[in-house]
Amino acid sequence: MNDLEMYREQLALCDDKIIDALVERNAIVEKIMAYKEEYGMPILQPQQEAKQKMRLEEKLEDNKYKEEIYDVFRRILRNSKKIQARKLFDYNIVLIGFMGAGKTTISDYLSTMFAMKVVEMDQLIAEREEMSIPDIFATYGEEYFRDLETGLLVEMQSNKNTVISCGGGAALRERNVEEMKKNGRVVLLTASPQTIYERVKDSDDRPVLNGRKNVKGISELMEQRREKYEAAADIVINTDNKTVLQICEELVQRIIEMEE
Ligand SMILES: Nc1ncnc2c1ncn2[C@@H]1O[C@H](COP(=O)(O)OP(=O)(O)O)[C@@H](O)[C@H]1O
Ligand SMILES: O=C(O)C1=C[C@@H](OP(=O)(O)O)[C@@H](O)[C@H](O)C1
Ligand SMILES: [Mg+2]
Repeated sequence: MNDLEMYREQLALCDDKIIDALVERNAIVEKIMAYKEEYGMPILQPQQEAKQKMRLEEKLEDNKYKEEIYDVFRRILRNSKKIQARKLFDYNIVLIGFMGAGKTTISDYLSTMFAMKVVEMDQLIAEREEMSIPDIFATYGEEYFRDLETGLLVEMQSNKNTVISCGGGAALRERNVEEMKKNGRVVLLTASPQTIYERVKDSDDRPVLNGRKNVKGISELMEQRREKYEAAADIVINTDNKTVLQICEELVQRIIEMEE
């Protein structure tokens, strides 16, 4: 055997070791999940992720392949998160609720914590139509827009482990709710009119609130919609005075309870 063949054999042995280590690592990730569930501990522990990162940085400080190894670990972490998400739920999470309830914010955080794909329905529809949502309403009317929402909700049913952040009005159409339910769990985020007002008062991208961007106007529209939102929801989470982490943790725990 010449040197080249020998090196190639050594490389193959290295790959085997990496595979074994990854299998072992993934099994440990599953054990950690099971432990947290059994002892009712928080599933989301971002401080632990930060600790792990620091440990890795220290260990790789003088390593010649530092950047390349970091790159691999970023992927390992991403895949660990996917494994955790799959273990928790094997379907999509559909977020509904009033403007400013936090659908976009919570979707982004869930996506970070569980490496989930996010579909921001309004954004995707606007991209596909090459038109803003207010322009779609003005040009083709609300029915047309709701049909696009329905179509997208049907399309998403072939996905798994995706967070679907619905436009605030999506749950108002019964057919949309039917299609949401086929995607997975529907989570309603709520907040008081005062909280909503505080969250939306400085933004101009919610045409529905034009002319009623005050606590009274928000409260009235919220009352009009309440029944439909509640009828659509599998889980309701109030978000007043809660951090994004607290809300996501509550969401995960409620999903665990539902699956039991
Ligand atoms: N739990 C929260 N605590 C504080 N601010 C929040 C919270 N959730 C959302 N926000 C803020 O409120 C605003 C509206 O949130 P967003 O996620 O866009 O709502 P939605 O998508 O439901 O309309 C954003 O500026 C966001 O940063
Ligand atoms: O509640 C609504 O009717 C709407 C909510 C908006 O989304 P957000 O809830 O993300 O603000 C957007 O779809 C559109 O302005 C209409
Ligand atoms: Mg939004």
